Amino acid sequence: MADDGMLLNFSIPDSGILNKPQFKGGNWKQRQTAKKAAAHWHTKATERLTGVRAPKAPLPLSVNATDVNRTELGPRPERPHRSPEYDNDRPAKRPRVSGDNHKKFDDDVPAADFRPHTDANVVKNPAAKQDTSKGGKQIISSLFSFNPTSTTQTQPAKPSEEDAPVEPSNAPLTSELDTFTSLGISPTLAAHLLKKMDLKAPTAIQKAAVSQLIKDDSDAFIQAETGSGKTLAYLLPIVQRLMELSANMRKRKVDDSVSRDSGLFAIILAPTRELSKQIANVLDNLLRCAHWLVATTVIGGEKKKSEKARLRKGINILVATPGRLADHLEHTKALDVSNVRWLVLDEGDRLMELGFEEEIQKIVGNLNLRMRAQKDEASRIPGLPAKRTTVLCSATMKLDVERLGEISLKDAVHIRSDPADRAEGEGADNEDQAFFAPAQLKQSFAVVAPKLRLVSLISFLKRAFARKGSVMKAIVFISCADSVDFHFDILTSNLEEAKAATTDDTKEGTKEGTKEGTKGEKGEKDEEVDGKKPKKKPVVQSDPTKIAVTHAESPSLSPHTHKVTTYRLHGSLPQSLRTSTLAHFTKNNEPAVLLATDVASRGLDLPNVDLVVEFDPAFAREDHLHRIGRTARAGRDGRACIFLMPGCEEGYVDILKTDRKDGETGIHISRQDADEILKKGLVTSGVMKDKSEYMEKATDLQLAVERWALASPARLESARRGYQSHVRAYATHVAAERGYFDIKQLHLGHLAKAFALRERPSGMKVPGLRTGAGRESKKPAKIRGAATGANKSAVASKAALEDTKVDDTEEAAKMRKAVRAREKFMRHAGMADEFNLG
Ligand SMILES: Nc1ncnc2c1ncn2[C@@H]1O[C@H](COP(=O)(O)OP(=O)(O)OP(=O)(O)O)[C@@H](O)[C@H]1O
Repeated sequence: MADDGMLLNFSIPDSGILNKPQFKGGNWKQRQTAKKAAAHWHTKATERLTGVRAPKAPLPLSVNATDVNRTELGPRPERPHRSPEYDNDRPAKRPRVSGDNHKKFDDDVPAADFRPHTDANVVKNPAAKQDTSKGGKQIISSLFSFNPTSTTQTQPAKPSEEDAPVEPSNAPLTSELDTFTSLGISPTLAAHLLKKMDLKAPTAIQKAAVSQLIKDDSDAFIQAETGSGKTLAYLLPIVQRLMELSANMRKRKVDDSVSRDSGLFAIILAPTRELSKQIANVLDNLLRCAHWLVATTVIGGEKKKSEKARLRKGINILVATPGRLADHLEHTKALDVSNVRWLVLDEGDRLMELGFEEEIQKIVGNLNLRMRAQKDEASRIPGLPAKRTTVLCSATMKLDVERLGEISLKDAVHIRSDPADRAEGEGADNEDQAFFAPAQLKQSFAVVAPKLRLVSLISFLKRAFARKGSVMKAIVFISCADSVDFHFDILTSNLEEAKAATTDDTKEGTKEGTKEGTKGEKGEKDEEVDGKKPKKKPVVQSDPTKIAVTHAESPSLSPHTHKVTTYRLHGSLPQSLRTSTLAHFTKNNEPAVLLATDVASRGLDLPNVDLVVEFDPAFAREDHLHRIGRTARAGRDGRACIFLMPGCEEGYVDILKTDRKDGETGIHISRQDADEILKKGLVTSGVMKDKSEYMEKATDLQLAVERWALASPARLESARRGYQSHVRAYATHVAAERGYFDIKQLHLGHLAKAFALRERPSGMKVPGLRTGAGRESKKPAKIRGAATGANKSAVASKAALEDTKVDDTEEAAKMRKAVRAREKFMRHAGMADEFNLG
């Protein structure tokens, strides 16, 4: 105060201490340096004396309004001050962005002209700032500048296309003539279906499959769209025939009836443990009307000892994952397969993709051997078919399945729904028909630039859950486990706190401890769902593979009126957690979102799923169909949206449109843009104060996320893992679709921002990444050795790409080979987990 008063009595002389000094002598560079230093001190001195800050250097032309509004955006690193005089001499130069190397970042340059990108581009971005306050260099770039532009035009949908009511294609049949009894199902079983399972009439595929499999022992291929009731299509005939067998035995007084000791008659194989459990549940419900028949499961991740004990007690129908069944066939003597007359391979194509071919061959060989041995014995159960029926079942059957078919099928009948039973406009009736999604499913795609991905996802979900009842449950598909973990952490954190908080590490650290404690309690509840008490408190999130918390409230998605819970599911979680998480999600009657890898894409029948978001596109089009098929099941409505990046990814929409050969037009997939998603999700009042309001809100959100990540090393590590695994997973798109998902077109620097990272991708080190040991050493020595000086970052980026390519070829080769390759592949630890096999 005293100083201030004194200062008021001074007048600043027109000449004297603050006058510009003259610089003579030396060369031009030395004069320029001296001038610059003097100008700096001159400005500082003026500021100190007047208390008024000198105006900053003019902003580059490309920096937009969001960048100017820094006061609202929180602290930003100091940038070197340049005096107006100095700027007059040498006007602020707009950093070079439109040279050949940087075309992608000019908004008006078509994406087709883009070259491969490296993080180096980000540094040259004029809107990018470098912050060295946290030790390493940080890059804080603007969300809305230098994003690649879309290559396609937004065409407003015709109202008729969007709103026209569409007849569901997978609903139960409505004709009075189509009843379960008319297909050959006994009145007892039909009554059970109606009264206990609320199933009044069969679906089209059930009509076709049940009538065929009840009367005939031929092998069969069942193909029908997702959610059309394929599980019952193969289970009903098996149960019906076993009930008949039992009744015949009673009639002939051979024995009382079929019991658990009579032998194993049917085996159902499924690719994932979750699907096996689900099939077993449907079977249990069905068998309530035939209590003498007993079913059980043998699946990976469960205790073999208790499975053996169950098998010893006697079983009539077995649901299994191939690996575990092959194991039991080898080591469990009590497992007698000589009476097996039905073998079902559910999701046959997936079984092949996962490389179970050799296990399946082993199982089939074992069954054949035992059957042949039995033919010599006169001990065959009277009435039991002499031949075994093998059934393959999938919504998407391709070459792989046919190869699988060669192993186990003979003269198989191709069962599809009768064209007369199909909804109008449903796929053409020819053999090479494309696979299709349920007709009533409303599909859209969102064109979102890499930097905007995270804020767009949050906005999209915020909007979806804004009104209670509009979306009850949603599933978000993400490419790999590490990325699921990262997004789960973000969605279940209080970002408002991060927004308000300073970046003081210690303070944030304390808050973190409290929050994780709360989450830990929720984790305990998770365990209790499974009927087990947790042994100890869940571990703090330092290693995502050990996280016991799989669901928590999502503050950033919950409106004032209700809570939204976020769940996570992937193959790296212990089996008990996977089971309890799905059970909890299924039972939850409140709005909820499940973040999942493809472990949830096949066959899972989760109730009330209204929305599927493919945040990362599937690795193959068939997987896309299975993912979106988690909604719009059995005639119900559903919505699906796939996120695509501007540029080559946009072309993928044309592929998706051909899913269904629906005349010449194909299916309608509406388009949304990031701006629209952000406006709808973030400007909740509905009226924008000014055009850039949504940009400010999105920037606030992004900065909150970045601060949240910076606040603890564990979070940063999780972000880096998520990012790196994401890039590696990106390289595993099937070869036919790699033109749309081209790793070389992926902007690594921009993508890092969507993982809340402020560092260069090339400099990231992630200890314990789930990617298999020795990955780093795969880098060619030449590249490692050459990384010096200015070309270091470019070389490192190239090395990262090379690294990804190594994964890519390895992945592709391993996926194609059978068991030996798969085992090797699994041994690459994280890879199995990362891509969630089994
Ligand atoms: N006849 C029926 N009437 C009404 N609902 C049915 C009928 N049959 C099956 N469903 C219901 O339809 C849903 C989907 O069944 P299911 O899981 O067997 O489909 P799917 O064809 O195997 O799907 P996916 O290809 O995704 O595995 C389930 O909720 C099931 O209860």
